[in-house]
Amino acid sequence: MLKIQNLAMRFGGLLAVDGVSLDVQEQEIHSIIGPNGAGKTTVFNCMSGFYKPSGGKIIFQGKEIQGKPDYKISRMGMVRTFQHVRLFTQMSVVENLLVAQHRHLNTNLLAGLVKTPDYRERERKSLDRAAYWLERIGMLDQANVDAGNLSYGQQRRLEIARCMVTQPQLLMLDEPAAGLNPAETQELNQLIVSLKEDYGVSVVLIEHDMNLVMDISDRITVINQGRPLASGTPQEVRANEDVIKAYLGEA
Ligand SMILES: Nc1ncnc2c1ncn2[C@@H]1O[C@H](COP(=O)(O)OP(=O)(O)OP(=O)(O)O)[C@@H](O)[C@H]1O
Repeated sequence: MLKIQNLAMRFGGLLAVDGVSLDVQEQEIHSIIGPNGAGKTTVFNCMSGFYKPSGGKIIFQGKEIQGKPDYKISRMGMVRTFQHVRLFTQMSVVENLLVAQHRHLNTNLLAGLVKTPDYRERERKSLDRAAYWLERIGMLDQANVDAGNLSYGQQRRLEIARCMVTQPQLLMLDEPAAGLNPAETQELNQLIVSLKEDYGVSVVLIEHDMNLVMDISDRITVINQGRPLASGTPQEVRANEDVIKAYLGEA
């Protein structure tokens, strides 16, 4: 469903991403790993339309999307979370989920002012979806709490719910386990697997927690200093000599 071919991203004299390719299948968890500064987030920023790549192609559902703006890419069904949580902290939990859907649907201002039947129907569906996902992440009783007052683990889960209410086909998660305790990481593990198995979503995951990555990934792509280093199943990647050297700092 997603193919990245020979992606390159240059910042002045620095080639932060150089020749990275990725092939993500339907209903697959595909992780991107690599040492700090390897270029993982830059790949995400190119995929999600935050950066216009200097070279290469990104093809989603048969359409070239490199260089398209982020809102168009998310409306096509590819949505992301960020390394640092980006919720509206002074809005309630449920409001965060409603705003995400408004932005996604490009709601017509006039229809909203007049409250046409069609608008009301969409509002009702948005609220149903928000309630569904709050239940799903175990936070229905926090619906009216300000997002800024949630624990870090809850904020991380809410970010995922905020993506899921827009009904994506592909979800990009940037270090979702960062800052979580072991119990929260375990909950996250189950949630990500369920997104794939129960909702048919493909997940592209950037993560430093190797236990999580090895446990849930169908396939892993390793990048090092912007360049592709290895790709394969968790077993293949774990046994790869180049990967072992890069992680031990010998490469
Ligand atoms: N907007 C930018 N302008 C200039 N350089 C950048 C920019 N974004 C990233 N870089 C550089 O590109 C390289 C790759 O950074 P990137 O954040 O993609 O790495 P990463 O693999 O995600 O790292 P980490 O695991 O630490 O998050 C780094 O050298 C970084 O300093």
